[in-house]
Amino acid sequence: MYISINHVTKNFRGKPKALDDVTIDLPTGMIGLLGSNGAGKTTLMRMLCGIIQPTEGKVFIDGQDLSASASRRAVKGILGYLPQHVEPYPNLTPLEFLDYVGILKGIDKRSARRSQAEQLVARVGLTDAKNRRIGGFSGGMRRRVGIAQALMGEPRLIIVDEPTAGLDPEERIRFRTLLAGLGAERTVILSTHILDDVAQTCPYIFVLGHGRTRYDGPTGGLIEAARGRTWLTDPRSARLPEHAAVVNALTVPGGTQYRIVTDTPPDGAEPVEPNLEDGYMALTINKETP
Ligand SMILES: Nc1ncnc2c1ncn2[C@@H]1O[C@H](COP(=O)(O)OP(=O)(O)OP(=O)(O)O)[C@@H](O)[C@H]1O
Repeated sequence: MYISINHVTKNFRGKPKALDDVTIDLPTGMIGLLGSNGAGKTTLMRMLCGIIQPTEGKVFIDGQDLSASASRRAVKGILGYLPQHVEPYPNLTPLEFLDYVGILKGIDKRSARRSQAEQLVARVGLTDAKNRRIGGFSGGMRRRVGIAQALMGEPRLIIVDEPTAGLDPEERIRFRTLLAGLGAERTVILSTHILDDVAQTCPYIFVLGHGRTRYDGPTGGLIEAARGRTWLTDPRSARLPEHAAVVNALTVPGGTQYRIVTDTPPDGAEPVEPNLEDGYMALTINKETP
């Protein structure tokens, strides 16, 4: 799977550019798509799905230029999309819903739809609930039905928009493990605000900020961007430097200890090993942001 995004810009009337001259080649495997609210992540994912088109620039998937409608149709055949807000029909069971999705995806043979649906409910851990109505499911179970529908038709490209938001920790870990298992054989683009999910599953990251590329490369590279710039402050000192990004704060005996990313640490601060949160925050103190 080869995805190439070339100088893509997207304008929505009366708004700042949702995407502003984005160029990137995405590798096969599990890719984390990060960025603050309104950064352009959903716009980019909808573009990759062929739902919306760039104002300028081009998107290629496996060499197919998505500006041609024939290419968009071809790509739909290899695509599974789990949008941010998807509510599977509450009156259907998972098997009935997957059968319906299979029809929409053009799987004509009933027996083929049935066997794929059975395999997928097992894969997402819903075998015991496969004949129960979705309306009675928990949020996590509904998300699992959502990912199962995205996997109908055995897509090679899977795009998921904030799939773990609102899930309890157990269900979140289960869900991201499921996604990581898929990324071994396919390209999975995971958009999320939960950096830990990305740190645990995505070897490659793409970060958007105000519609522009902020980082594009291995996850380890973003962590390295915070090396030598991540500090724990002395709890006795109240002063924080002006250009510090605060990653977290902990109340400890004697005051508050801040974890900060900065090039100018305050007196008494101790350097610490950076993680992905620190790397992400390091981008915010690089001052090229508009
Ligand atoms: N259909 C649309 N019509 C008008 N403006 C839009 C439309 N879709 C997105 N936008 C605008 O484009 C910008 C980027 O939005 P987008 O939803 O892509 O961001 P995002 O990174 O997915 O944000 P979030 O993390 O909040 O989901 C925002 O300013 C948004 O208001």
